[in-house]
Amino acid sequence: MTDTIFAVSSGAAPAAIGVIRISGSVAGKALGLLAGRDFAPRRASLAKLSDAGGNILDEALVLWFPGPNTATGEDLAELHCHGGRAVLAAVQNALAVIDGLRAAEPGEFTRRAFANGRIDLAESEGLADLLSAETELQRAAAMANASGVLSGHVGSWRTQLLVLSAQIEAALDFSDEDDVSELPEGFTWNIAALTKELDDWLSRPGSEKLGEGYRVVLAGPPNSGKSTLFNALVESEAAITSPIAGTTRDVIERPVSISGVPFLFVDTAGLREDSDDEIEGIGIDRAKSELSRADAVLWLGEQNTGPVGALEIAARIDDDGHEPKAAPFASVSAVTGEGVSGLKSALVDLARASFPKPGEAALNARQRGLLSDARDALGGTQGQNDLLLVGEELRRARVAFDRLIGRTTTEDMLDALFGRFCIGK
Ligand SMILES: Nc1nc2c(c(=O)[nH]1)N(C=O)[C@@H](CNc1ccc(C(=O)N[C@@H](CCC(=O)O)C(=O)O)cc1)CN2
Ligand SMILES: Nc1nc2c(ncn2[C@@H]2O[C@H](COP(=O)(O)OP(=O)(O)OP(=O)(O)O)[C@@H](O)[C@H]2O)c(=O)[nH]1
Repeated sequence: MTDTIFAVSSGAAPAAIGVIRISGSVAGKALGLLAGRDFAPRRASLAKLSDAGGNILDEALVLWFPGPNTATGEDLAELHCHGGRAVLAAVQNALAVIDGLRAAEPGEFTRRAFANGRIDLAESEGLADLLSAETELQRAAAMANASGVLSGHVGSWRTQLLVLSAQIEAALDFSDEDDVSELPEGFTWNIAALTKELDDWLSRPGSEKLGEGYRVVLAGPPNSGKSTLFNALVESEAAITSPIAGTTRDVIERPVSISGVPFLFVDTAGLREDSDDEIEGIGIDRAKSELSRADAVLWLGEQNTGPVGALEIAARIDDDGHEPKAAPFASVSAVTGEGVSGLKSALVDLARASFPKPGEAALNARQRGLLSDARDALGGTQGQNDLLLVGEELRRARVAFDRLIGRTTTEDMLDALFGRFCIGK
């Protein structure tokens, strides 16, 4: 029998309310011991909670969810306590001494939901992303996966594959004597349609990019106003600005969300060839390597002197002696704020194209790897006349789909995934 687990599932104490969840076969008994009575299923009830010595620990709102139709698939109790540190400690201590109960590991509730078939692996990954989502775009993509959008597609691809495999099996049964093996009617067409669908998914922006943010590097010669614009974009005095050329030495990064889109802005040392300052020289090398990692470079230097593809920014437009550029991507004064919000919305438009569309399921690296395995296996059936080998490739594709949704898993992989969750999830 598996242990019954408990943990605080709400945020860090002290808080207004602290929710302790108890999942497993002893959850009902534990609830009875603390509250001294039974509870109607799926109803909120107010109850005094006491320890074994009869000391009242808290007055809490109690929920009782008998399994298996629960979030974890097991009997589940929730104690909505007052969220004080000592209250939650006292109730957890009272639970810890009950036979068969122990504190939960990180992600263990969700892992049980997975083990009990309440959610599959792609949905679990979506949940992990949902909990770490900080911007609206991240939330929407994670929610799509958590609610089974990707899983639904994989399920349908898998079913199509099983049908095709069955056709191959049947063809093999008929083609025994004369060694003539012919592909079933429509087979090639069906494989091509499925392949196209997988290619379409593989060409979409991946979900990691959502986590990292769209990387915008500010670059240009010293004193061009990079750090001042950087501070305006990230809305904090993150970088030191000064009239002294060569102020910024190191690379400074700040993540921010603009209109729900995740960005990582990067300020760099001013680029110049004649610096005899060793530290500034290192900063310049770092700035150059940032240029190659950027999703977009904002170039504050003279027109047409920046890296290929850089977005020309006319900066310091309030400042005399600063030449306007012809057809810049944006004209800004970070000091007066003119043009900054226009620049932000232009960047938002640019960045959106690199991200999954709002609410569209996106693939992470693991999922993309498996989908591309499946795609390669389908490709392996093309031009193949040996039905045994065709059947083998189809089996390979099915294994990839099975791994994607977690029909086959490894312990290491599950440890890594559920270890990402916090305690109580
Ligand atoms: N208080 C509380 N809030 C929470 C959770 C929780 O466990 N407790 N959740 C924790 O993740 C999330 C909600 N997820 C849940 C998922 C399934 C079920 C559940 O009981 N499912 C049953 C019955 C469904 C129904 O009544 O329609 C089922 O699927 O069979 C409950 C919560 C977010 N909010
Ligand atoms: N009037 C005006 N001054 C600006 C503007 N932006 C920057 N400055 C001034 O220009 C000087 C240089 O600005 P920084 O932002 O430090 O320039 P930088 O490109 O980061 O310089 P380095 O760190 O040397 O590479 C500072 O004195 C700023 O106050 C602007 O939009 N208008």
